[in-house]
Amino acid sequence: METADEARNQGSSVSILEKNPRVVFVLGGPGSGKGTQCTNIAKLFGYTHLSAGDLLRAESESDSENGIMIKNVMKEGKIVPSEVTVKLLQQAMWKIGKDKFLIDGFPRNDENRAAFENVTGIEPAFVLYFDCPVEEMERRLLNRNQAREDDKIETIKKRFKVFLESNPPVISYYSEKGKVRKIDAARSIDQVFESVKTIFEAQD
Ligand SMILES: Nc1ncnc2c1ncn2[C@@H]1O[C@H](COP(=O)(O)OP(=O)(O)OP(=O)(O)O)[C@@H](O)[C@H]1O
Ligand SMILES: Nc1ccn([C@@H]2O[C@H](COP(=O)(O)O)[C@@H](O)[C@H]2O)c(=O)n1
Repeated sequence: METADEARNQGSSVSILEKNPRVVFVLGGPGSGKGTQCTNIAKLFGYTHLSAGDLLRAESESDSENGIMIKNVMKEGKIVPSEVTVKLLQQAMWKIGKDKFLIDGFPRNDENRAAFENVTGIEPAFVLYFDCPVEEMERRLLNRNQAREDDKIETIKKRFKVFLESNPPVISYYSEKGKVRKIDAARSIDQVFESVKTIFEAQD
């Protein structure tokens, strides 16, 4: 995986990142409402919404050499190696060429976080963290009806376990930098969005 410096030297496709885009990471457990809120934020505040999970799903359906590996990892509710996910995010940011991104579902663990920083040299402006009890997230996922392979109860349980183990170090890291904006995500979609709006109005 090339670093930001190596990429610059090779005139590579990451040159868009030299524009230093504004990045907000959107975190929270499976079903906490990240995607729902990102759609609203993108509309109101002019961000481009990139979902790491959606990029991985699309890659797993393509002829890519990593397709089968990604499918298997997702089915187990585990985390795909960072180099794969960071490359997909980097390529998407380059192709889209905008300067304000919401990155949904990333970084999932400390390895994701360090890889993104190392490769892109980008620090997030802040981290939006949707805090929601597991019981509520489970109810939402079981009602989601998007025919997602990983919304079966066996995989949902595995995703919760991975989230509960891997998310705290990421939140601690950004908390120490004063970058975490935690939101009570157990309320209605509109109530959550009211809190989200307050944060973006203060930050943008
Ligand atoms: N505040 C809320 N109250 C009730 N239902 C919600 C709320 N927010 C989202 N939902 C519903 O819960 C389901 C999961 O929401 P969403 O897809 O936004 O979660 P997510 O955090 O992006 O999940 P994942 O990480 O699995 O992609 C969807 O069916 C959505 O309509
Ligand atoms: N940084 C990430 C993000 C996601 N994954 C894998 O995708 C699955 C679905 O993610 P959602 O955000 O859409 O829920 C997730 O369970 C992981 O298997 C990943 O590996 N790394």
